[in-house]
Amino acid sequence: MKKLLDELIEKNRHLTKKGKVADYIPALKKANSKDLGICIIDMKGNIYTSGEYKTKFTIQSISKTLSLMLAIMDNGVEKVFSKVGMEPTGDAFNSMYKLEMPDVYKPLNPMINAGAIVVTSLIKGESSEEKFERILNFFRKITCNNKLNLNEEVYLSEKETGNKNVAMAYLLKDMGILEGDVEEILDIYFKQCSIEVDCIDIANIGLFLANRGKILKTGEAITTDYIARIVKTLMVTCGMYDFSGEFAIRIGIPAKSGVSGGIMASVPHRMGIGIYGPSLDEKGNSVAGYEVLEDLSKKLNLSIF
Ligand SMILES: NC(=O)CC[C@H](N)C(=O)O
Repeated sequence: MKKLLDELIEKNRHLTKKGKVADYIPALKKANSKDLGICIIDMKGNIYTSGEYKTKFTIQSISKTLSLMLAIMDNGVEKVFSKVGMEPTGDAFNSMYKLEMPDVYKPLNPMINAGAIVVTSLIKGESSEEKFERILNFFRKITCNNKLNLNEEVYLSEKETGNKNVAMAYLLKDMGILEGDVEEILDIYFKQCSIEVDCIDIANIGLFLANRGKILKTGEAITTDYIARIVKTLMVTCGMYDFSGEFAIRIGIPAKSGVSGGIMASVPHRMGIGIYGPSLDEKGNSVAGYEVLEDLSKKLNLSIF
């Protein structure tokens, strides 16, 4: 396996030149566009790595999978999905377009920013500090990494420049979907996106989902099989933004990407995969990371379809 990963990283590294590092959050510009790394953890707990798998990056949209689990555990499936839908949008992750359409009275799914902001607003806690603490502890548990922490620079950078998310959140408040203090909710959302991880951490998230909501090492059930299934299903239909349909055909693995270049993938009953490559295509997915995953899926026959 190690040899295969080394080969795939070398084969696809030149593709990093094709894309561009995200710059709408200024602190993300600092990433090295040539980086490409991978980690796979199988159901026996074997860890295989290659390339820049140790490089730290912020979790960004991959966090939407974990916050959704926590919000459902706090409120139940019914309450959460009364405020956010289950349907793909076919629009960009930060689009507000459909929120203004007739008959649309809630964000279409939890993997777009509008939906994720609503999900974060549902996470329980006495204060905003406690809410974020709960999120951070939940992420630490699932990644099996107690050292996970906030990247303060990225958080402040997004807080300063995240005007579109601010606009979206106020619109959601006006629609009666978002309850509570908008600025406080956004602050928690920006922090949640700025938790720093590496490929091993996100492979552990994929493994946790592949293992149906249980920590592989300890057997501890953190969430239910049903909730893990909801998340994996939304990853298939909406996880790669408006590229999810083609992704499902070409790769066929539940996956979630983030603008800092991470892709977290979960092959049910088989493995968790974490990929990092900050050079992005026009949809906001890791350009070389995507190709690595496609090659891997073909070589190991990973498509679930
Ligand atoms: N696609 C992403 O990773 C987006 C997350 C980012 N924090 C944002 O809200 O814009």
